Amino acid sequence: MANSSYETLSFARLVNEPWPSTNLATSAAFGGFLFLITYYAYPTLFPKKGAIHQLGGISILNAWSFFTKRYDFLRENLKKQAMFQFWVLNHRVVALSGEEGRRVFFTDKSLDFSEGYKILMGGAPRLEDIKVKQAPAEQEGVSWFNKRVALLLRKERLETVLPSLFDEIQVRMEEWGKEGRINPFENVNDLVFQMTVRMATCQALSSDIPTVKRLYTLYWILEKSATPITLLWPWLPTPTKRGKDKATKDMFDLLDGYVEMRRRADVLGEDALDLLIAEGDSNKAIIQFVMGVTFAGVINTGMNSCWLLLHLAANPEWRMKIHDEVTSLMNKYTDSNSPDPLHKRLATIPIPAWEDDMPNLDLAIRECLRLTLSGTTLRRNVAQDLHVGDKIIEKGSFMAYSLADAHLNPEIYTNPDTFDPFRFEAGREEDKKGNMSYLAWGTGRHPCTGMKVAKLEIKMIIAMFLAGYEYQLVDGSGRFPKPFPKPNRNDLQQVSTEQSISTMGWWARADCSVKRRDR
Ligand code: HEM
Repeated sequence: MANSSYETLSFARLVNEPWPSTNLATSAAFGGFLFLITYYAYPTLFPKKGAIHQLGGISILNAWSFFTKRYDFLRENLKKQAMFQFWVLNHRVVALSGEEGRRVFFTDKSLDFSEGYKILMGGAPRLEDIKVKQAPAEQEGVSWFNKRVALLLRKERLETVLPSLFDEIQVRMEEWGKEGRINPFENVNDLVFQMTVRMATCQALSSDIPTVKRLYTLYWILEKSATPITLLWPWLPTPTKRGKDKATKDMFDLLDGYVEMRRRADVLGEDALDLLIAEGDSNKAIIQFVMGVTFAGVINTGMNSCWLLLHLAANPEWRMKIHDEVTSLMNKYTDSNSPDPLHKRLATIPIPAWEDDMPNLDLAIRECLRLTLSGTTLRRNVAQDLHVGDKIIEKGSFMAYSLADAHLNPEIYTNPDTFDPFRFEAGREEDKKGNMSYLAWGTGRHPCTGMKVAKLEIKMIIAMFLAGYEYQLVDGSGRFPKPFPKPNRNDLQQVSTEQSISTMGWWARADCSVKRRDR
C-alpha cells in the first residue's frame, strides 16, 4: 500500500510538476540519440512496410563472405528467407531467389547489367585504371558490344576462320605428346584461350604461340586480381592492384601493336581486328572489345569444356553416343579414306552441321552447363523503387541472383547433382517446369550473345578429344577418382593451376590420361 501511494505520488509529481527546461532538452536529445543508434544498428527491430530482411552480424564480415565464399554465403542465407539484404561498404546488396525473384531480376527495365558487374565482380580490366581515356560512350555499352559480337559470328566469317582454328588447336594438342597425362583445367583451358584469341583478334597474333602464352599469363593475373581487398577498396595501392594495372597496360600495348599492324595492311580480311577497323572503330574501342570478349568467354567456355570431358569420362553411354555422332558427321562430309589428319577432316564439316546435326552433344552441353553454372548474376536498380512480391527494392540497390537457385533446385531438376542429359528430352523436359528454370545462357533482357561461338568451341574441343584420343579420368594414384570430383562453387575465377587444383578449383584431383589414336 505504502509503495502504491509512493508510486501514485511520484507519478503525480511527474505529471504536475514542471520539468526544468534544460533537463527536458537534454533527456530528449539523449533519448533521440539512443533511438537513432538502435534504429541504425538494429534495423530489424523497426521493420518498415515492404522492408527486406536485413542480415545480422558484422557488415564487413558479410561482405567478406560475399567475396570469398559467395556460393555458400548466398545459399545458406537464402535457405532461411527468400530475400535478404546486406551491405558491401556503402552499397546495399539484395539477394533474391524464387520464380518471382528471377522474373524481376532478368526482365525489369530498371535494372542495369553493367553497373552490377563493374562494382561487385572486378576481373575484367578497365582502361581508365591505366590512364587510357575510355572509348566514346557509344562504344562502351552492351548494345555496341553485342553488335560487334554479331559481326564476328556471321556464318561466312565462321566458315573462313574454322580451318585456322582447327590448325591452331592441333598445334596446341601436339604439345601433349602421343601418350601421357594432362590436367584439363590447364591444357583444355589453353585451347579455349587460343581459340578466343583467334576469334577475337587476328591470325598474325593467334599463330604466334609464345605471344598467345604471354597474353594468357596476363589474362590470369587480371582474373586473379579480383580479390576481396581490390574489390572492396579498388583505390588502395596494394601489390595486387599494381600488378593488375601493369597487366592491363601490358595487355593494352600488346594488342595495340597488332591493331596498328592490321591498320597498315594493304587489304583488310575477315579477321576480327580487320572487321572492327573497317567499322571505323578506334584502337581503344577495339582493344576494349577484345578484352571484353576474352573476359566474357574464356572462363565459361573453358570450365564447361573441362567439365564435359570429365562427365563423359564417367558416363560411357553418352561418350559413345557423342563419339558416334562425330564419326558419322566426318563420314558424311569427308572421305573416310582420306589421308588428311583428323583436324583437317573436322574442318571441312560445315558450320550448320556443327550447329544443328549434333543433338546428343547439344543435350550433353546443356546438362553440363546446368550443373556447372551456379555462379551469381548481378544488377543494380538504377531507376526507381521496385516491388518483388510484398518487398521493395530501393533505387540504388545492387542485386544478386545465384543461378543455383534454379539449376540445382530439386523441385525443378530430379537429383540435381547427377549428370543426366535425358532430363531435357521430350516426355521429361524438366527445364520447362516453371518459368525461367534454365538460365545457363541468360534470359530476358540480357541473353548471352556469345552462345553460338561458345557452343561451337566446346563442340570442336570435344570432337578433337573424342575422335583423336583414348582417355580415362585418373586421380593422383592413377585410378578413376572416387568420389567423382565436385566443382568448388565458391571459386569465382575457376582457378586452374595444378597447385590450386585440389585446394581452390576442385575437391579432388582429376587428370586425364590420354593416348592419341592412330589415324
Ligand atoms: C559456355 C560459355 C558461356 C556461357 C555459359 C555464358 C553465359 C552467359 C550468361 C548466363 C549470361 C547472362 C548473364 C546475366 O544475366 O547476368 C551471359 C551474357 C553475356 N554473354 Fe555469355 N556465356 C558464354 C560465353 C560467352 C562468349 C564467348 C561471349 C563473347 C563472345 C559472351 C558474351 C556475353 C555477353 C556480351 C553477355 C551480355 C549480353 C547483354 O547484356 O545483352 N558469352 N552469358
